[in-house]
Amino acid sequence: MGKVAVLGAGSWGTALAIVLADNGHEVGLWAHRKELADEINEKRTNDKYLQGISIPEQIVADIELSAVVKDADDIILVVPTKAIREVCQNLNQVIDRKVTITHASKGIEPETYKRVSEIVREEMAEELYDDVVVLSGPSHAEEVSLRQPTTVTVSAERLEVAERVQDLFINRQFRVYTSPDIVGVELGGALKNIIALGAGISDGLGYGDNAKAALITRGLAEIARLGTSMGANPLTFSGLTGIGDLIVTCTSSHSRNWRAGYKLGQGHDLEEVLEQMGMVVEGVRTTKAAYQLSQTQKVEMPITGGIYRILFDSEDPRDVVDQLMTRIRRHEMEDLTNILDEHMNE
Ligand SMILES: NC(=O)C1=CN([C@@H]2O[C@H](COP(=O)(O)OP(=O)(O)OC[C@H]3O[C@@H](n4cnc5c(N)ncnc54)[C@H](OP(=O)(O)O)[C@@H]3O)[C@@H](O)[C@H]2O)C=CC1
Ligand SMILES: O=C(CO)COP(=O)(O)O
Repeated sequence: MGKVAVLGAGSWGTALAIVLADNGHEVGLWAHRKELADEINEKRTNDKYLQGISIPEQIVADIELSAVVKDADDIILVVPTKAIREVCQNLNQVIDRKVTITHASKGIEPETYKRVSEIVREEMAEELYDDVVVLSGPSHAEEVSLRQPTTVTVSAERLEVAERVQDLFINRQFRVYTSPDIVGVELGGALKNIIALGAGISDGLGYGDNAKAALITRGLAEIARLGTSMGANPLTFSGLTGIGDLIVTCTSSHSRNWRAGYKLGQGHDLEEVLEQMGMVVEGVRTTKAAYQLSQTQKVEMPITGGIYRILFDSEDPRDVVDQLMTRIRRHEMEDLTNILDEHMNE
């Protein structure tokens, strides 16, 4: 088994490093701070990001990027989306061979509207990598690190590359599927965070399961609407990286997006909520990106628009719910049938 470099020692990077170590790989784990690298190497814990989990000996943490990527054919990028550009620029200076880059980050960049794989391709020197692969799906780090049954999808342009990454990660508790739809897989993973914020807001307001089910279902409709306008296969949104990830994020208190939304629904201020969280809440930046995208693509995204106004215009969440509930009357399946018709006629 070869060495794999995991860049990002937060919750998800550490959990994925554990999966790789369980599969017999030597793992280099790049941490952002020396205290965290020392804690992982000396105490075998990462208490801030994965409480109570014992980290296998095959995982060696370091803050030196060059040491972590040395001798690794595979690099797994798991930093927050806002750090992807900077990490790729630094990677260009230290990679000593052609690598495969897999990313597991779930976001879209505001202003550029780029997906993470697009940012990676933009920043990385072409001769240093052969492919950019995406790993996404319903997978809370807390449960993966406890070896609880989890399913994810990896997507790459070439099936053989997706299958190689599938081989790296798959085991009895961590089942990995493949998909050729990079756009759909990335957009599903990023956009569900907006709806998870909404689900948290709804719970924080004291609304019930009916409202949650409505948000998940109508949220999926607008995710598919935007995703399809950007070239995704609409069927991808009915899979693990679409409805699967929406369910897990909108219904679980493990989700940082749900937790942030819950506090907002209870009336707390966004800045205060993010400060208290101490972990990345990707949905906030992605809401901005998706809202801008919905305007430029002329795609109707009423829930995303409402969450944008709660986050960035301090609009009262109850007023937003009222506006959503009193929109013009519609046929439920109108946009789904339009999307499928368009796709079938291509
Ligand atoms: N947690 C989960 O269950 C899942 C998360 N994801 C995705 O994985 C990605 C990473 O999330 P996750 O691990 O949960 O995040 P966490 O908040 O748990 O950890 C973030 C990590 O990134 C580091 N970091 C912050 N800023 C930078 C920077 N500028 N450069 C380098 N490193 C930085 C942090 O270091 P420091 O401690 O110094 O701040 C920390 O180690 C996100 O896109 C998320 O959506 C996907 C699936 C599941
Ligand atoms: O993406 C996730 C689970 O699939 C984790 O979601 P949060 O970032 O909201 O914790």
